[in-house]
Amino acid sequence: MAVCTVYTVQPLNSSCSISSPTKTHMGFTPKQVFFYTSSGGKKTKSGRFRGGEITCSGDTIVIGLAADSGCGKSTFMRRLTSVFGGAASPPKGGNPDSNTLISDTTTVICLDDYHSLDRTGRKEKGVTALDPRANDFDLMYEQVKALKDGVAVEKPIYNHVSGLLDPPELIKPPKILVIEGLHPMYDQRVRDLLDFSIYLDISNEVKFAWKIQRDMAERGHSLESIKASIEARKPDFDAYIDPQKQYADAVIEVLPTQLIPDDNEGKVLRVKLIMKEGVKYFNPVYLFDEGSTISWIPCGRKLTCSYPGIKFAYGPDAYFGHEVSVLEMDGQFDRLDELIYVESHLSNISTKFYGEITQQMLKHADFPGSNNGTGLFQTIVGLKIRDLFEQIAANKASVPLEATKA
Ligand SMILES: Nc1ncnc2c1ncn2[C@@H]1O[C@H](COP(=O)(O)OP(=O)(O)OP(=O)(O)O)[C@@H](O)[C@H]1O
Ligand SMILES: O=C(CO)[C@H](O)[C@H](O)COP(=O)(O)O
Repeated sequence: MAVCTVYTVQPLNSSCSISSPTKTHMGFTPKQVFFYTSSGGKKTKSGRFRGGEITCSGDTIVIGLAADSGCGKSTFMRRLTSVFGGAASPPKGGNPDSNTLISDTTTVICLDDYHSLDRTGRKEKGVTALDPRANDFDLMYEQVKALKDGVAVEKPIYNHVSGLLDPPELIKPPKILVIEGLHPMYDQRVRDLLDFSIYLDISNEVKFAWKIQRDMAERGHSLESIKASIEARKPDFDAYIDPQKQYADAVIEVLPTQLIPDDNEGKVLRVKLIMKEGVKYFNPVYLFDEGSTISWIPCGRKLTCSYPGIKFAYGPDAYFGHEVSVLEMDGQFDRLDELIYVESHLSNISTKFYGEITQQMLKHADFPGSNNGTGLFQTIVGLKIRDLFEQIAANKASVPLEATKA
């Protein structure tokens, strides 16, 4: 049997349970002591505690956000962290090229940091960053699990400027850990750690329009090089990234509008929020009447709409064999303050006060997608994640109380 040693004392963000009544250790209550057994140089988090088995689990909830590069993950993250308040910034005094964003409640880590091959390595082996062979899923699993269990980790950094793997940075367990990137749901072990998962599903036409807007207008790339880069990624995207959407609890699907016949500009968007039924702590949003099939054109006296207008739809559906509810918005808002009219017809939105969605959207009116369903649904998913976090926290807090009562 392995010898147990007290490795660290961590009074915060951990809850430990002991299989049989036992004494406290050095004045610390069981909740304050982490035990580790040493096996093969790895530390595991269960051991003997003065005659009783002790197991610990952290209070960190883990959210997975999957999407291809340039599909709006950063924008979504900014909306999400804003729902919790406080600004998000990279670890203080750390690597200026860190991909991590830390705020009071959330830590967002980018899964590009688990690239096992750097830019040169990928080139030599002829693999893309989307290929699982270019990523270290064992380390990803170990570190996400450790953070979920309340243990800090030294996470590698993939430097997007140099294309190299930089020395690691310390990540402490936050209240909410978001793992965003290409593969949060690819490896089943990592997937099983997720309390909630989201997939941003951007159709090829829209992805192309956004890429042109960013890489051509803002980064000076040529149209040909953008087309070539999308084409080069496509086989691996189809093989390894896209299939993850079947596991997501919520999918935001972005398509060209149906309001303009044969539109190929990609400016007006049709956006669907696909919400899985039966997910613990998550009640899908609905329009007017839960479970009914609704089509709604809100334009008129209370909502100003210029061409081509706005159309909402809601109803039950099936998605990869799962029962889902789908909320859809096609078109764009002329006046964001009038969004309150739409908000007041939505239910299960997990707001804390009347108009919170409209307030969030107005606060970030300059973010991409603020005038359409992408911004609206990202904001709603942010509020649902806050609600999920609060429910899980309340549930955990009530367990010792129940035990005391018994
Ligand atoms: N909802 C949106 N509406 C219109 N354009 C958008 C939207 N979301 C993102 N974009 C466009 O896509 C670009 C990339 O967005 P963002 O940085 O959020 O994506 P990302 O997935 O984090 O990208 P990367 O992984 O490459 O850093 C933006 O600069 C913008 O041009
Ligand atoms: O798909 C990506 C995720 O964002 C990047 O292409 C991947 O991380 C490689 O990065 P870079 O192009 O900076 O070497």
